[in-house]
Amino acid sequence: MTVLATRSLLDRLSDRTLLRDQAFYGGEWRDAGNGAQFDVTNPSTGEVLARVADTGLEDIRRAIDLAEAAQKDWAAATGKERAAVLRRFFDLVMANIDDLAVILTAEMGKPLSEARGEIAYGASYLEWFGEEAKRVYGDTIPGHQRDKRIVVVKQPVGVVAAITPWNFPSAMPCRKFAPALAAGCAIVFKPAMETPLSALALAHLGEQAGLPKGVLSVLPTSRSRVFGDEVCSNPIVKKLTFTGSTEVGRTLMAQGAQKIMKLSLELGGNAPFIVFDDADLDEAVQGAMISKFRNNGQTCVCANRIYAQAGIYDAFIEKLSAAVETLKVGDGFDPDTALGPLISTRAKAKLDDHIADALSLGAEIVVGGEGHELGGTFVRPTVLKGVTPAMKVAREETFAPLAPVFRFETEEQVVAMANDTEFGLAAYFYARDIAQVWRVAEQLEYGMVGINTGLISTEVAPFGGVKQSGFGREGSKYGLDDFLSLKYLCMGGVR
Ligand SMILES: NC(=O)c1ccc[n+]([C@@H]2O[C@H](COP(=O)([O-])OP(=O)(O)OC[C@H]3O[C@@H](n4cnc5c(N)ncnc54)[C@H](O)[C@@H]3O)[C@@H](O)[C@H]2O)c1
Ligand SMILES: O=C[C@H](O)CS(=O)(=O)O
Repeated sequence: MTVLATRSLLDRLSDRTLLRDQAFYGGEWRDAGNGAQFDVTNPSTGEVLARVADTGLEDIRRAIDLAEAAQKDWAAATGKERAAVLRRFFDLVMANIDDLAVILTAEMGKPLSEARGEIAYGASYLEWFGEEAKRVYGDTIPGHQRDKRIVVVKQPVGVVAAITPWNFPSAMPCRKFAPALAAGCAIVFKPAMETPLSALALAHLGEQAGLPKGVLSVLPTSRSRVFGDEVCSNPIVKKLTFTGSTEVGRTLMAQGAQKIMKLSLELGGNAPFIVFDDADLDEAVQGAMISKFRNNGQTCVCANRIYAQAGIYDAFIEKLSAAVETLKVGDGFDPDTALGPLISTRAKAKLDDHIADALSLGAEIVVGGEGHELGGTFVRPTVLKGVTPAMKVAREETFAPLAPVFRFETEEQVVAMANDTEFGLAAYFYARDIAQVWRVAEQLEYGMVGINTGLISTEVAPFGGVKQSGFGREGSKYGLDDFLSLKYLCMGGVR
């Protein structure tokens, strides 16, 4: 198989077989049924990296049928057998981390060092659920009558569909592949059309790891609605796990309601980041930098609103701005780059709109502002002061390197402001009074709370939100539950 890809990408790879341009389903690499393809472009340079199979309804239905056939035998394997395959999958991803990072940076734009970090983070879910696969425990329950014996068993839900966004092209797929495969499900997966190459490379390594044919399918497509419509209506698909915007999650939830489909939704965020007067300011600035500017502000758990208490407001803004000014914007392959390009002109337009709106309502730019001399979708990391709840940055997920800093006076006031959103994914605060730490942590209406840290994502903890940030949890000992069904066995006549 020869992949038509740009020299700039091919020349950076040690193992070019990782670069795949066909869909993967039924254990085979296939062109789209109608031969269609779509371009994958480098957001930093605009160059076309590769043309990949643009799968349609025929491919999706075939993949689902083949997944159903494969899933039964995969479920019949022991947890230990599945664990061994996932361990090999993990080992292969880590052994190919350099090439996988090159592919990721090329198609998404994040700096190479950050791409390596993402590859390792995604692989950690393969490692984790390779271990959890051996621990799908049930229960025995004392009978309610003398002749009754009660057992509870857990069984895989069956064929699972999965959809992920462009911002973590490797970690998000791994975060869904791993628990589904560990539980004994088969998974039919659609990557974001902006970044399919990383997922296709993972499929190649999963095949090498020994995943049985049909258990994992990766279907790139420019027609995401066709995929969504099919998986929400096809009775073979028993569950959909979706990561993306709240708007799309809401659409899919409504579509799946027709067949009462099991769902996991990892949706949008609007994270508050609160700094109290007694916080260690240097620690708080360090936390704000990682929370706000990781992935160029394009993560669902990025600080979206920063609240600094009146006593430290000016000092915090001064320290934060000094740190922001050290961030270099540029191509992800430049080793000095801290912030790559935004993924699209649409993303840049939203950032510019949020800055313009804030300025029109009285905010001031401390550092940064609209545009960047590199042009394209490169933008300047920006800090705003004098921000108020009337501004769009208070209500909408910016998803870019914009740090709006609100001033607050009291704990009651800032908790109320922090909770004043329909989102509930992640929140952060820096404080040292232990009573205040407990009060604030218990009052924040979020699925995850970082306390004196700006980086909370790990495979060992339950990742997920409340309110309109979705439901279900990924990672941790809870992560398998979303791919299992409980079955209660009641045995009578035992005399
Ligand atoms: N909670 C989390 O874990 C998490 C992680 C990453 C990103 N996100 C969220 O994702 C959003 C950014 O990603 P995005 O802009 O790609 O989101 P998006 O919702 O536009 O797209 C996400 C995925 O859904 C697909 N999609 C879009 N419309 C669809 C439809 N009608 N049917 C089926 N699939 C459809 C897209 O092709 C993509 O693969 C942000 O809101 C961010 O907060 C959440
Ligand atoms: O966009 C949010 C993802 O979940 C990435 S991470 O888990 O926060 O690294």
